[in-house]
Amino acid sequence: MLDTPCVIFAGGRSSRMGEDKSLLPFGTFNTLTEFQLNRLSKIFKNVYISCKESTKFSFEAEFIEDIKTDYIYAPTAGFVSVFSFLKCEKFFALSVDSPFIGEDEIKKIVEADRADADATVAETPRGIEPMCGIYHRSMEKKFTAMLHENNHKLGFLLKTSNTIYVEFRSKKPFLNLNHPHEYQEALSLIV
Ligand SMILES: Nc1nc2c(ncn2[C@@H]2O[C@H](COP(=O)(O)OP(=O)(O)OP(=O)(O)O)[C@@H](O)[C@H]2O)c(=O)[nH]1
Ligand SMILES: [Mg+2]
Repeated sequence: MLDTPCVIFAGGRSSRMGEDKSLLPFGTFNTLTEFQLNRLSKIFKNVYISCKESTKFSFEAEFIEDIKTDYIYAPTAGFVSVFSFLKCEKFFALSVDSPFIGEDEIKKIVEADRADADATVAETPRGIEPMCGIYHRSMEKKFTAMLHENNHKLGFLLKTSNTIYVEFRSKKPFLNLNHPHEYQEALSLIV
């Protein structure tokens, strides 16, 4: 089991999906979030869920709600709250809509990480995957500044930080459920 806490980001607007993707049924679970929580709890000792309002979920878990000051929909809001809530030096960020990122990918990233890095994230033939990787506390101030400037470009943040990119040859495990057809594809892959 990994000591680094894992945070599932599940507070987005799901505008492309057309309905809250974190609440979509998945596998044998009532929601994609519970599917993720269940499998990630077998890899990480501690798993948290980053969201706007925990009341949207009808199950028990460790929720970290976004700060209420600006109602901005972007993971940046979640990152700022997570850094303030968790007192740890680093955490593993994963988006709720990537159900196929498994233990092999996670371990490869954890092993590549170094104490002097600001972040260690996955990179696939599609590009960098900012919502799959480790963020260190050295990033906290930058996230706070981004939130205040209403700038949510994680790619730019990573490019201008001491980031380790962990290369993956296949983009398959990184399938993101942004559109309804991707949700249908994912459903067909888990049966
Ligand atoms: N905590 C938190 N998470 C967020 C927020 N906005 C996006 N996320 C999460 O960040 C991850 C990547 O975001 P997207 O895949 O673009 O999801 P989304 O923003 O809900 O979807 P779109 O509206 O279609 O862009 C997803 O897991 C989202 O749940 C937010 O304001 N707060
Ligand atoms: Mg989005």
